[in-house]
Amino acid sequence: MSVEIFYDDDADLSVIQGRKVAVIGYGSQGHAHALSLRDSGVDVRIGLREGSKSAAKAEEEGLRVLTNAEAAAEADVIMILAPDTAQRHIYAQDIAPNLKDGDALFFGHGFNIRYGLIEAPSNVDVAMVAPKGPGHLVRRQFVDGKGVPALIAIEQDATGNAQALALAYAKGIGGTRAGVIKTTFKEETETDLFGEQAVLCGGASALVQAGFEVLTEAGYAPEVAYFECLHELKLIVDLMYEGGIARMRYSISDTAEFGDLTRGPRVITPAVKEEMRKILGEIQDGTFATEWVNEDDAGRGNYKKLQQEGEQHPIEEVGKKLRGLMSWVDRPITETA
Ligand SMILES: NC(=O)C1=CN([C@@H]2O[C@H](COP(=O)(O)OP(=O)(O)OC[C@H]3O[C@@H](n4cnc5c(N)ncnc54)[C@H](OP(=O)(O)O)[C@@H]3O)[C@@H](O)[C@H]2O)C=CC1
Ligand SMILES: CC[C@](O)(C(C)=O)C(=O)O
Ligand SMILES: [Mg+2]
Ligand SMILES: [Mg+2]
Repeated sequence: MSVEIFYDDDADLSVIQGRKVAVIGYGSQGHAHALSLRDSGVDVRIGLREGSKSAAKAEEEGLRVLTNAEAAAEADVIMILAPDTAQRHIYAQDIAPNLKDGDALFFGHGFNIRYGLIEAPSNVDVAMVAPKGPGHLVRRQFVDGKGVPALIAIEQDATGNAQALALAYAKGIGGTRAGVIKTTFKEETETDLFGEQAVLCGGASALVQAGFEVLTEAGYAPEVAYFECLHELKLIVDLMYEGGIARMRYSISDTAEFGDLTRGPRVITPAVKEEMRKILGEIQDGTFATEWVNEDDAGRGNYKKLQQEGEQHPIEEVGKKLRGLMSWVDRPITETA
């Protein structure tokens, strides 16, 4: 099955320049979309809850901040970029009462639509523009004249114009510079959750921590273990990013490559792959979504406990010390939002 990929020439920026866009939320993705759309000549306003601590940051950038309801009422394209667990409440309270015929409801991730937490009326477009990267890099790449690849999906095409609008929006945030793939809300949601849980965030963090623990428990210096298991990972992944696993293997020593080929499969065993399949199953049958929504409703006790344990892992302390000596590495995440 081949996918459709769109680039700059396939998208008409004037389609989104002719609309009034509300970006709800000004966090990782929200600030990136809002600032890049504004720089692309789009009429943008920010929707935030009363007393929001993000309001000052958006206003510092010259953006107009309204309440969620005011922004939704004023705009005809409403992009919801608040946390996934907050979206259904924002939608019910502030957006649904302000939706007009022909409006467009946009998402940066399909969670709420895929799991039926938001059900939009049939007279509005429902679409997704989902960058395949963290918001701060989406903005940084845009400013550097580059882009982060993105997925678009159309759940509901009330106007017949939803795809052109989604592509124009993706162009406005730099997505079509890198390539935009058309998918569905189902595919985006399930693959995104799987990727972040099993490979990109969950898998990689657990792999790094386990490697660090094995080395330090065996008596090696935490500083050496940090460089080996975390710092150098970026350099290795950069080579994969540039030219795939083959390019990385070309660049490393043959000793490393022989160890990679013979030992890698002993770390990622068939049992690990089986666990990955279970994780995918929990995403597909809604078990993960229910667990996450319930965790949020219950005040996030377990989430906060696990978060704290992660922050207290010994690799964080040694990493903080070492990154403090490498001024070019320690970029504060608050640099733009
Ligand atoms: N993080 C990422 O890079 C990626 C995220 N996505 C998706 O993008 C969406 C946004 O995620 P992300 O950028 O991480 O979100 P963040 O957690 O960074 O969003 C925080 C922002 O949302 C605001 N917010 C929180 N609650 C509300 C509310 N009730 N009403 C209005 N604003 C609110 C916060 O304001 P306040 O100051 O008031 O707390 C803050 O401005 C999600 O669907 C996510 O899955 C997709 C791709 C990557
Ligand atoms: C990998 C995590 C992510 O899916 C992302 C940055 O794309 C997210 O939800 O933040
Ligand atoms: Mg993602
Ligand atoms: Mg995600």
